[in-house]
Amino acid sequence: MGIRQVEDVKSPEAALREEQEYVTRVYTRLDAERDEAERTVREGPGGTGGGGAFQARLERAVATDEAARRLDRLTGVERGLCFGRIDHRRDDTAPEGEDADEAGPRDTFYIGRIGLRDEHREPLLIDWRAEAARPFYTATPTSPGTLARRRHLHLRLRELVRIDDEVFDLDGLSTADQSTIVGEAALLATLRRGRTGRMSDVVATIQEEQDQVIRAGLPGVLVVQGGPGTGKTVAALHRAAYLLYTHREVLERRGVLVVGPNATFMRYIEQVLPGLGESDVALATVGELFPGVRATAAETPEVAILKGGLRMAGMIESAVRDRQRAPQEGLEIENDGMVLRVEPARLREIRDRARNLRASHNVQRRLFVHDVLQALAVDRAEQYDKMTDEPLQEILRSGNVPQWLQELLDEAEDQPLLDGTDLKLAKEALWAEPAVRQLIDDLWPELTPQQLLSELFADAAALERVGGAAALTKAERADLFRPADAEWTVSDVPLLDEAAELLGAPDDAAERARLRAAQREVEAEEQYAREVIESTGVEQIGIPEIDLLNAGELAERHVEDALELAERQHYDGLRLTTAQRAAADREWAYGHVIVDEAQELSEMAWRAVMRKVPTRSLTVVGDVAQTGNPAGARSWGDMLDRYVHGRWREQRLMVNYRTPAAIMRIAADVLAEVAPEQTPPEPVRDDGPPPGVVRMDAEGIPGGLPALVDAELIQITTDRIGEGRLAVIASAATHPAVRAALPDAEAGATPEALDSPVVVLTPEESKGLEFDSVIVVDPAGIIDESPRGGHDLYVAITRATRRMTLVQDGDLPPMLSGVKAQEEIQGEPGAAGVQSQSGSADPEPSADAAR
Ligand SMILES: Nc1ncnc2c1ncn2[C@@H]1O[C@H](COP(=O)(O)OP(=O)(O)OP(=O)(O)O)[C@@H](O)[C@H]1O
Repeated sequence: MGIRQVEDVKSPEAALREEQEYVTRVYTRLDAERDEAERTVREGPGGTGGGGAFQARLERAVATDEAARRLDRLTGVERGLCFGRIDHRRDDTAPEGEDADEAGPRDTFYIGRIGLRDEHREPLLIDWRAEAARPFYTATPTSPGTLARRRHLHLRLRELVRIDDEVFDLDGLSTADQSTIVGEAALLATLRRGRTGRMSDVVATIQEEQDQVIRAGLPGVLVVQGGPGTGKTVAALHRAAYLLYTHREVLERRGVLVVGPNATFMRYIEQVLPGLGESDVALATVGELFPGVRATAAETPEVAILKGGLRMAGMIESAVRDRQRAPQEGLEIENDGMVLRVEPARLREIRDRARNLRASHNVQRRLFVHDVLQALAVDRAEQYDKMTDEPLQEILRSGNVPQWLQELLDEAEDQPLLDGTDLKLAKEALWAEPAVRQLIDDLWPELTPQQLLSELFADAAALERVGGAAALTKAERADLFRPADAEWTVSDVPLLDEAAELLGAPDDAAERARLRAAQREVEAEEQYAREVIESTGVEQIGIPEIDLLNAGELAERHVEDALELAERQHYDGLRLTTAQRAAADREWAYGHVIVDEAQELSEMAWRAVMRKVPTRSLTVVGDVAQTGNPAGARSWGDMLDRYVHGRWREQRLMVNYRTPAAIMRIAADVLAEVAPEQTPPEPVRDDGPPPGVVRMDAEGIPGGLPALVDAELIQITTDRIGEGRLAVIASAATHPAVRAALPDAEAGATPEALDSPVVVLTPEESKGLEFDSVIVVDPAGIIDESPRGGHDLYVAITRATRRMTLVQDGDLPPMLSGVKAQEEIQGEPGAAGVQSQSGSADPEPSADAAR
């Protein structure tokens, strides 16, 4: 590691001026492309003069849609559009590969968020994802490849404010270029910025180990394991953008899904992809994976563990079978003055025949309904037959049988009791009887996943039956019991998905018929329009002008109708982006799925996620040392092997870009306790004061908290940081008191929390987020409350980018003893309520770990 800083600045102003000119050219081009896209969108499919052949207008509709997408992309990339430049050694030619042509045979390339060409189609800006841009990310002082220099361009709006150079080969630069070397390490400058409450992209400073993650191939499962702050999230999001760029054909159609831990986190990262020119990626928490259900309720860790475990799959399967009944007494119903019956053995046969059909419950039900109705219809026919048979038998016994009757009897001998038409009519008549329907519904109801689960959880007897079959203990069955109208929890969502898989869609025959009819209507209109146009061509038929006019109008009208219908359909489809359509469709198969904080997913959640990506093209991002969910992962193999049988590859990120070294030393002690097998990541930053400790007051409530928060806010908003964010991460026990002490602070994992300068969170809610200053209240309580010991504490103390303070009643837990040691080193007495944290200016950051 170690970036070579070049201080030999000869003419920074000249370099700035020159580069500003180029940057201005790039923005002018962006504006021109935006204007063009905007015009196409404004004009719409009917824009350029109206009329025209059907095909041409449809093509224009598609072009409009494409322009709308492009406009979206061009709009997102305004900030920091052009951020880099690479100069290859003068004796080297442009890199080979698919983009070499795009780059042209030159030795200087400008790198940006998207690719742009000038009015002569010459490349002006190389997309950061293109192969030609790769040296920008991979060159290091020890292996610079063909690069002589990497230059970072720092923009404020459209103005170039600074240039940072890393020179790999001074001799490889021209004399003119040698005189324009300026700069400071771009990475550290980026890291030292104050936090804004939103994650920003790091496209200008991606590091080599991250670049490998980002550009890894699409197929298969890539696990990115890395400690806190190693850029897992940010690398995963850049990977989404990279994959969409390199495999746009497939992924734009099938979509990319990013699964994250909670709604606050999703909001935290939502700006990153649009900033990289991608606005079409679906973002969802596990609680949002089932369309139409919002998981709002909380539940105890015991129930979350239970619902997250694989036994639930067996339980749901039993729950579905439990709704397919064949009572011991068989079936009996009064109808039309008779009692119709299906005998127990026959009913069981019917149920088993339906179960054996390789289909879902709701589809099997159709066969069940059919067979039961048939059995009832036959029973009715037999009873009628018997009724008429009695007087007939008497006549036969009398021996006085008229000739016509004998003939009828002979004829009927070979006839079935009911022919096809009779049977159909009889079944329809029975199905029209509400009592019959009710009876069949009781035996084999049509079910939605929501019905199945809410009715199961509210039915102690059913839980008893079903839970027993899935080897649930009595206590576990009791844990699942709850009222039928209870709100859904996050761990219910994978269960709903599991149920949906077994139940299948409700019988939507009517809806399907409607859709088919609508489709036929469009096709017929199109066909007719074509025929009319073909048959009314002036050259083709010499009919009187008046007729021609009528035919032309007629054709025009039908073309309009067909187009309107087609365009409506087209737009109904396209107005929704791929991401939106995918999010509304439970069965959507994504082209790639990225799971962030993946260690938090339960076994049942993995089943739901895997269903969404049948190709098993996934990026799994997380840190098993941060697993807070007791139903979450302890090792990647545990979770993934059953789906891909060991065929997953792991990439480790080892550098921490967030947490300063002083805080990381404390975190390393905690890690040694909670996950000794994990290596703490190496911090890049060395710029914050050591963590401090503050004692709680006598009531166990941090009465001095507001003052501490105010002091911290002053620290982080002055001293070259500007904007700043602070989080108070508290144990559940102290949470209410902390909230009461800080009435103006936002609390909880709400999206608004990110916009507030001060937010109160639980360790769980802070997952994936970061703040300039973090105050951890009651670390001992956090350890005690955490189902997995110190894992939650590890998360809490690694959220700070700059300053951390611990607030504790009494002694700190032994794993935090390093904090005291620092107190002693500093020689500042830690009087009650007085922090030991230094407010002095930061030492100069070191770049040593940056590469
Ligand atoms: N190459 C980089 N250039 C600049 N900043 C970076 C780089 N890599 C990571 N960062 C910054 O480091 C911080 C941590 O990144 P990120 O949140 O992606 O880490 P993480 O591994 O997901 O952390 P955690 O596991 O704690 O959630 C972010 O502010 C991110 O912008």
